[in-house]
Amino acid sequence: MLSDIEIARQATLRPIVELAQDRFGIAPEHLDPYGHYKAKLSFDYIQSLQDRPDGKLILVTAISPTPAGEGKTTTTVGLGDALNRIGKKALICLREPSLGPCFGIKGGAAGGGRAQVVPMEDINLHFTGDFHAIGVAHNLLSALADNHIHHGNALDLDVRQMAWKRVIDMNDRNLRQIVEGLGGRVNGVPREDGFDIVVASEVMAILCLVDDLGELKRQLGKVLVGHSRGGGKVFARDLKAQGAMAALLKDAIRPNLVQTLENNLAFVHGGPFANIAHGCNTAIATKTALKMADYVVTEAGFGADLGAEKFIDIKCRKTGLRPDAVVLVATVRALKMHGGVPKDALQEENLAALETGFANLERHFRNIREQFGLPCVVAINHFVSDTEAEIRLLTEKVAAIGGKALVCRHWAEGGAGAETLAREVVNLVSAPNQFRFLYEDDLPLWEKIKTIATRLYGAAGVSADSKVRRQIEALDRECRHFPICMAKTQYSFACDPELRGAPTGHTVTIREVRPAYGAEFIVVICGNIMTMPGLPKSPAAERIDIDENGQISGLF
Ligand SMILES: Nc1ncnc2c1ncn2[C@@H]1O[C@H](COP(=O)(O)OP(=O)(O)O)[C@@H](O)[C@H]1O
Ligand SMILES: O=COP(=O)(O)O
Ligand SMILES: [Mg+2]
Repeated sequence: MLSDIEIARQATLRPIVELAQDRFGIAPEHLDPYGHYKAKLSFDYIQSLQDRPDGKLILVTAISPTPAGEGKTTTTVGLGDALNRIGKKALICLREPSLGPCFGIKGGAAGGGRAQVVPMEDINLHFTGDFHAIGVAHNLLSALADNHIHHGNALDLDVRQMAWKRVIDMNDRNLRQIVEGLGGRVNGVPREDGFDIVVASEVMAILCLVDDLGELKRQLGKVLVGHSRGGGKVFARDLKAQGAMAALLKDAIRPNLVQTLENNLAFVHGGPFANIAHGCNTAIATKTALKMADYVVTEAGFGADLGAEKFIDIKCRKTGLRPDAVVLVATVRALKMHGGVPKDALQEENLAALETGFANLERHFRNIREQFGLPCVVAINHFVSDTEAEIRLLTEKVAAIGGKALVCRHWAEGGAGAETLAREVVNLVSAPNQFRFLYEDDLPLWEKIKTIATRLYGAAGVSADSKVRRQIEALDRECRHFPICMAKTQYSFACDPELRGAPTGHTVTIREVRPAYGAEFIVVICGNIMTMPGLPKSPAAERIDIDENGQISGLF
């Protein structure tokens, strides 16, 4: 099989303006092309759709993944292509890739095999500049805050209690904790600071949850910068930052359109990770797609304990969106890993490990059905190393818990490999749907965290030191109605990434809480998760190259 980038390069792409007009009747004046194959949609066009009925919304989630990922994005693309192949008017909504994993371990996020969005090099690298704009808007606030301190600090900001770090779209552990402002008076006021990765920025979260520029600016103004020495709060609006920040996001807020290898239109917009942020693409793209198509397939990051939970308890709660069906992506390889097989032996048949690791799928499946009340189908994302016996066993075990598992071959065959899944999803969106949040708005914050930990993660309880407990109690008095954005490892239901399968009785340890007054949720940082990831010993960047003709290799 050719590599992802080789497949993508062989594709015959249609000019995006022509494709959008041909398939959805979008007039050229409503599209700002970024080259021939990427474009941003106009708000005028988005507004013109408001009276249309919504299509059906399908959420693609997954079991707890291996470091490579189990194929949510790939399956979202494959399912979208398959729905179009069986005559349905379908769109997909993906998140934009971050350069962190692109040059780190996981690689890009444009799908894989014959189920990709293209042009994958552009999408995986600078795309339409949204992440750069988000990073600059975020760091402008940092610069304004330090500049305010340098020029007399009228707001009495306490440099030891700053709440706003800087960001960069890169995995760079050396930037987690830094000292800045060195070199004397001309260089500002020395203080400790640090960087998060752009996809963990609250600016990203706000951009992904608002409906328009006005709301974006209002919410940016609410962002907490830090505390004064008198104990008061200092917000972005106190530094008059929100206007300039929103100006920098003038284009980033408009959704991006690209196409799949099978020339089906696709939205790719916004990109928070699901282990350290809420993990969902923008509300603007999802809502717009629902006005344009009869079926919209969208993904939420990592496993259902992270992306799907936050899709429901944060994105749906804030936007009014409701999934009509859920596709739970599972792979034989990941389940064998959950059954104790080391990463370098996942290619070998191992029915016993698959049987044991199945517990991870079962818990995610039961959570989707019983905790969130949603109809769910299991998509077995077929890998060439999967054996007939493994597929048979997995299919039987899903049936034994009342589910249906379909083998999907979209990675190897494109949309044709997911037509069975497409037909099942068309039925599933009309199945009984008792959608519910995991918790109500007025539940105390600590109880919300405990609910997530015990009912989804199988934990016995939650722990935090007295300082964090007091902080949560204070936040509860102030913003109890905010939902929780859990930040924890994607590899386990527990805080310990090595606790595979479906651990029970563990304790979720809260290390830190960060109120996001602009995004209007509380980030709860658990275990050792980092909001600035590091690079592995042998990063993917070492295998990425470009020749004298500008042909990139090694991107995947
Ligand atoms: N069936 C498959 N066979 C081989 N590789 C696959 C398959 N499905 C996905 N991949 C690859 O696995 C990686 C993760 O896929 P992706 O769709 O990004 O997962 P997720 O969105 O769940 O993180 C990508 O490099 C992709 O090309
Ligand atoms: O936030 C993580 O997203 P993926 O699971 O698609 O890598
Ligand atoms: Mg993905």
